[in-house]
Amino acid sequence: MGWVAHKFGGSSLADAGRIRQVATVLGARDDAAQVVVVSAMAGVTDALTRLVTDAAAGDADWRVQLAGLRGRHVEAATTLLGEHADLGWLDSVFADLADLLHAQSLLGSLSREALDFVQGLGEVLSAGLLTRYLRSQGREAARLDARDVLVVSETELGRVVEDTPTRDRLAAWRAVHDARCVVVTGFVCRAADGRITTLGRNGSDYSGAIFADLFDATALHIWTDVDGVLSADPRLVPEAVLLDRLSYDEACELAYFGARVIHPQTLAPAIRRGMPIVIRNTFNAGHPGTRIEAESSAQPPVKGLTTIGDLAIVNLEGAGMIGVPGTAERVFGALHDAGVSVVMISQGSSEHSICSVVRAAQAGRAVAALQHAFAAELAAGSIHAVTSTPDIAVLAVVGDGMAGTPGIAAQVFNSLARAQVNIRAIAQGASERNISIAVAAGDASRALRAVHAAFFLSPQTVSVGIVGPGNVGRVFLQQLAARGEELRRRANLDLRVRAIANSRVQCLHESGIDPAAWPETLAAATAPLELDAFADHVRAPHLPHALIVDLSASSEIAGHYAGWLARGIHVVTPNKQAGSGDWSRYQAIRAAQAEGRSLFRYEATVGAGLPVISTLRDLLDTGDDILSIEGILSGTLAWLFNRFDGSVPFSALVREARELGYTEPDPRDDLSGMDVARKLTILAREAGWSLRLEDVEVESLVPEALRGVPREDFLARLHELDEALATRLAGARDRGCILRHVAHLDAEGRARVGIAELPADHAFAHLALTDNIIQFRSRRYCDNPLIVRGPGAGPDVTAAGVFADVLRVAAALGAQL
Ligand SMILES: NC(=O)C1=CN([C@@H]2O[C@H](COP(=O)(O)OP(=O)(O)OC[C@H]3O[C@@H](n4cnc5c(N)ncnc54)[C@H](OP(=O)(O)O)[C@@H]3O)[C@@H](O)[C@H]2O)C=CC1
Ligand SMILES: N[C@@H](CC=O)C(=O)O
Repeated sequence: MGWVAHKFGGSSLADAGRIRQVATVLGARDDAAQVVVVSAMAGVTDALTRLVTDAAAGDADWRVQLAGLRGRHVEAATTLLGEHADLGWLDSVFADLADLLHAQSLLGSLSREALDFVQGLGEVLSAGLLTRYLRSQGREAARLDARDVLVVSETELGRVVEDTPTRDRLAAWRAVHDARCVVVTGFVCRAADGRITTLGRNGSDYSGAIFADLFDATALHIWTDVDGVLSADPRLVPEAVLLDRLSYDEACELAYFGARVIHPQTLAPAIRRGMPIVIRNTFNAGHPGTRIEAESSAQPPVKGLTTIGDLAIVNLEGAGMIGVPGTAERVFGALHDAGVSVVMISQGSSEHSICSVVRAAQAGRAVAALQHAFAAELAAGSIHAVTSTPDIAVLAVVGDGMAGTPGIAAQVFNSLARAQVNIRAIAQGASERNISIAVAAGDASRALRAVHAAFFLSPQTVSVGIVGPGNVGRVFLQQLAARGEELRRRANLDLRVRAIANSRVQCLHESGIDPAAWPETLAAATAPLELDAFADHVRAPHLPHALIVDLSASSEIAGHYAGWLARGIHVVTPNKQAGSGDWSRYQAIRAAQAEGRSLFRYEATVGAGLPVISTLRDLLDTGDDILSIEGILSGTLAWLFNRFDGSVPFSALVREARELGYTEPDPRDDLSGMDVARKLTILAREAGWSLRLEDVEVESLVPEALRGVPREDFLARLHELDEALATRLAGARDRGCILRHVAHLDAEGRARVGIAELPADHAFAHLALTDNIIQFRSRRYCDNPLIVRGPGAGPDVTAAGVFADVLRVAAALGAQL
């Protein structure tokens, strides 16, 4: 008869309803004989530990706790077996327990034997409940108390099975029990000297593997409350994916580093026999779960990631170690003698330092042990320091497919660099199955997410903050809403809007604001705009990348770019203030970019969605020299002069341009020529010339009297522009010319912006609507300039220019667009 082993954890046996579900799961699989190992009902082991500790400490409350525990089991039993069921077996367990607790309270001390005995009673009770329930359902089930058969001895590596006495006892038991379903108490066992004891933490899984081995089972199913093993802790990486297969080695590596898989010790009996282990969900029993066996698939090369925290780096450093045999032995000997467990080791081939990662609580002991062991070298100066760095976490990247595959480490380290995670120490064994990386504890979640995304286990998540959902911002958010799902699906990119602010309020959201529903979200916001809090929120430590998209025209906001960039927050903007403003601020932004290794993109500041800055960059990057830049750089002014034929007053056209979203928030920025002067300054600086805004010669269309008045007053008095412009138009026409607003910049530093009278056949005379035209004359393009032309204003094209910049940033961060 073939056996299959099943092990059910405490959450699967938490109450009568769940025990019924366990019986259903077993009933659906009774084509093989079943050895069923059970944990205590959820929380019972902890409750028993508290109970016996309190009793021994003389806490009179233990009787109340005992009654509560009994009540919980009686309730489950009567629900499962009926009001009139015989509960003598349960009464007897609780009567013995009460006697033992009473004795402990009289003695006033807690013996190891008493603790072990009491801690294991939860399994005795749950096995009793399940066996009786199965029998009540007509199943032929026998209860095997592991304390009667399983004999273990204590070793440095934990408790190991004493094979011969265990098999002899089991054979004797099986000789008188012939059931197709054997329910076994997990966790409990007997020491070689006959004492009742337990297998220690995670003991029930270990019991599962031991009894699977003893019954020669073909597989061990570990039933829990999740569908299987995930690629990372879902509390840290909500997008963690379920793994369908893992090798024993992968499972061991993940388990060691704290993943909720199974304890490595648990695997030992299964590995020895090559028995598959399947992690499955009792409450979703149809799901196949995660299968752990000798071989796994090589794809994906990285299966899972885990982090382990509360660590410290202990470093021993000095020239005296170089080439001296036995130094490592002395280091690890000293740590061993001090009882310090080493989580990770790293030593460079220069042998100048040996770095160990240890539990934070043991760091002081480790430093003292090394100082003692190397006291002579420290005194002589051949070792100059033993140091400890607290607040360390280790990220483990695990996968069999990493072995022999070039580029995996590069991808890991690239993704960490892009997420601005500094690496403190690295270790990779020759098995190439695990790359362990020590990082600052505060960076651990970000590191985990960045690497998880880099291997396409989850999307590349960018935490996005939006400042200024005005004309352009509104459309940008619409475009984002329309493309978001496709970007997630096709490019594994999650542009997650987590903050939106206008000039008055801000809305910060942990899991993300729906870009299609932001107006309602922002309308409900009451928190005043506080830019530091805004940036702190966007730069979430658990998300790999942060980006602020500034869609305002505010100089104040631009004043924050340097700080944001230095903190590793990428910035994308159509706002011209930073690129054309104060020179020292501009330089600070450039320096901050380098410092934070962050990206600053502002293509939409010139020509809206047109590729103006990127064209200029391409010319320069390929070694060309710019001689001059000339053109029409204002969509608003292009549109106004294309339309202005005298039939409609100029002021009416300005109002229309404003309604169409072409103008700056204050149209005087366009009419004064300052908007174009800013664009010219941006281009000059991009070309490497240190032009300042005040160096640009600007002709303004705004009469002196309207320059300083509030915006609303200016708009009310727009008609005051009309007469001068009508006169100007008439004069140009008399001379057979047209009016255009033209900008000119050359390598000699001449920069001019203003109205030009051009012959009717001039290239600039044949533009339509908001068309910008930019002519680059360079060493290569000297006879015939390189021309970029197209619509240069309007929310749609500008938002698209901003969006394209956002995607360029995402691509630089590793998104596969
Ligand atoms: N329109 C176009 O064709 C083009 C525009 N641009 C640039 O795009 C940017 C946006 O233009 P547009 O959408 O037309 O402007 P809008 O005036 O329509 O929107 C500006 C937004 O910025 C917000 N804002 C202003 N000041 C601040 C502040 N100090 N702090 C926070 N938020 C602030 C506003 O909030 P509130 O509503 O509370 O005032 C509003 O949400 C400008 O820099 C412009 O130069 C670039 C190329 C083309
Ligand atoms: N107001 C600007 C908008 C783009 O920068 C223009 O009209 O060009």
